[in-house]
Amino acid sequence: MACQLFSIRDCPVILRCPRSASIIGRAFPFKLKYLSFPSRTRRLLSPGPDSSSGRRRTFYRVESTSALGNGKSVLEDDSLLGDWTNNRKSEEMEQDGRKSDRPKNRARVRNSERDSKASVRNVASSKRTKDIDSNFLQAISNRRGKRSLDESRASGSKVSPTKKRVFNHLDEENGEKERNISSLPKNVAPNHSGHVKKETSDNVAGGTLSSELGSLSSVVEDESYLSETRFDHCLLSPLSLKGVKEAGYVRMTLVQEATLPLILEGKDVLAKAKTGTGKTVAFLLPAIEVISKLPPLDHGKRRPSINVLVICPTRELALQATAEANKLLKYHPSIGVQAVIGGTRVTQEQRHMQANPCQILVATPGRLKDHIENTTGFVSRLSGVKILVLDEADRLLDMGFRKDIEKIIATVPKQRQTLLFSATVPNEVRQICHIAMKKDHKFVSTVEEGSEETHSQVKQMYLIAPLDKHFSFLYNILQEHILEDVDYKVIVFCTTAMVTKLVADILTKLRLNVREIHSRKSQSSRTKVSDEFRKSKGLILVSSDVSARGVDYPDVTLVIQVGLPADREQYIHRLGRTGRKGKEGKGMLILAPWEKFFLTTVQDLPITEAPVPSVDRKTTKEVEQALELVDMKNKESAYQAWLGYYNSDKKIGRDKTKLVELAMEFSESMGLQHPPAIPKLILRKMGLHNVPGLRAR
Ligand SMILES: Nc1ncnc2c1ncn2[C@@H]1O[C@H](COP(=O)(O)OP(=O)(O)OP(=O)(O)O)[C@@H](O)[C@H]1O
Repeated sequence: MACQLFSIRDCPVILRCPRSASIIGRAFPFKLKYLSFPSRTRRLLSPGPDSSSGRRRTFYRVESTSALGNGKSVLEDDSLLGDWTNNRKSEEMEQDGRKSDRPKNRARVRNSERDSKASVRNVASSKRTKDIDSNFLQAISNRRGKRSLDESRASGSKVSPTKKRVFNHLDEENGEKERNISSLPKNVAPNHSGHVKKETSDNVAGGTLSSELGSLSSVVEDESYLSETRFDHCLLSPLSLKGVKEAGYVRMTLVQEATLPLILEGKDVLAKAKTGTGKTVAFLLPAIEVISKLPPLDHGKRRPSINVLVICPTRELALQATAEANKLLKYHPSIGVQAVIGGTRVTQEQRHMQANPCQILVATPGRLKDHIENTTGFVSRLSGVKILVLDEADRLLDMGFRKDIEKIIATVPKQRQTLLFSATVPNEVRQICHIAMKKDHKFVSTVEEGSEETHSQVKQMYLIAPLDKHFSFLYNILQEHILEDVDYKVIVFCTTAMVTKLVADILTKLRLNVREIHSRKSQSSRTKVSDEFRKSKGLILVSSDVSARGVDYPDVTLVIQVGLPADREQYIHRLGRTGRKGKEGKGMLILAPWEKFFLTTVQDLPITEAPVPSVDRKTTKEVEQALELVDMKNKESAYQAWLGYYNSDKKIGRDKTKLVELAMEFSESMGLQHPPAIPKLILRKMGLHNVPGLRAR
């Protein structure tokens, strides 16, 4: 498969990657009672190696990705790039009569060898600066707040960027995976190499996790997710430009810069870019451009065509993409966007689609299928689709959604453009993306080869503790974090909807400011909570995986994941709710000792072990009392859901006897002496009837 790296100078439309910029990180802790983590990082961009030109150099990867591996790289041809920019430029001049110089395009092809050398250099330099970091942090460990940051900057201390590293019954449209199950690992301790440190008696001595993670500053932002290309240099239609400006976007993000020319050229694109780096605008903006150039064929037609179909795996994400489209469409009065999602009234959606312009339809797969099967004239409207977008493509193409997606793909025209976007593109997705895309599609990645898929400004830690300690440790971490950051905004991810409910209940009883969101909530409650959390500070959102992907809550300070994430990708997406748009963030993964095997899947990520927190007697007592106050029904439901979730895990669900023992631990962690009884039918469905230790009813 052809793979090229490009360095493109003096080109107003092509993406830049951060490697070329020399980046100076500044770490800053608000509170470092216990530790030595760089808690705050500032990365300053400066001209890269070709600074003589005063421009940063751009590197990115475009692979010609024939599914059969025999395609050709698109941008190998400078002239193609030049043609695109020149065409766009003349179009713009025609549209608004502005004078414009013909852009100079000089593209230089770099090979992947150079890229990987650069990655190695990054890692090496990150290692060198580690010591400097801890000295620096030690020196300012007693200072807090912005004052400390200012002082540290004033002192001229140079610190590196935070160390660089990184059943299937699907409850559809809620992003939660209820999983089938399997083997309890004989030896749960992974062979930690790379960044995942082994647990030792030395490094797990008591400490305060929040301090370990450090504090954040809302003023610290890393701009390396942005390119140097301004939207107003990009020859977009004047109406789109007005919308972009009003949305507050000035420069394109890397993924926007990389994909815009390809999409406008009509290519199918599979794009991978880190979380929170503007993928939604990356597909919406060119889609709007395409629609705005379509002839107004549909005027007066009873059922006008849908031209762009965007599919999202969760309702929240679909609503968010719709809101983003509305922002961009502000000055395109004749183009309309609508969402069709589960949990709302189908008839209302039908009326809405009939009465209002709907060239862009954003949908969750189940509801879309419903409209395909039951809404009169809907299929004929879909025959106008020019662009199909799969947001969170890897999720949509996995087994849970695959059938629905295949049906939808069969309904839209073959002659269309397809765009697949995600922060994670596992190899399997590369293998199967031909289901949706043309063979000669382009693969664009703004994640440097050899670098992590997570953000370096997000501090990642894991904590291994027995289940009966999880609630008190969670409470402890939250208390510490709240004390340190008045603007705290935390998401606590739990394994299932009912476990989410339980954890939210416990934390509420502990008088923390908590909201819960999961599939068992009504859609109106989900939307209300989601909107509130988006706007708020000083709030904890306890969530199932409905919030794991794509949801853009600004300024999340900490993401805590309790229990085994569904997979590596889900870990990355959940973590990606913090550290968005270059902001700093922190992540904590809490696992039981028998869940430790998960760490092998993320050993290439910069995740380090946290010390076991020292929880005092008072905290333990408070948690016990809170547990006593939680409704027994919620505990029963959580127990059953917990059992179902781990039963579906390939490793843990394999040994049913051991699984039931672990479920007993979970039941005890809720303060129960006996595990709750489970309906016989459900036990049978889970393949757990007659397993000793379970109570049937
Ligand atoms: N060019 C831009 N300049 C500044 N902000 C931008 C730009 N483009 C998008 N944004 C903002 O960046 C934030 C993140 O965008 P978005 O949610 O699309 O990220 P994403 O890459 O899709 O993340 P995820 O992988 O989690 O889905 C949003 O608040 C969006 O409004």
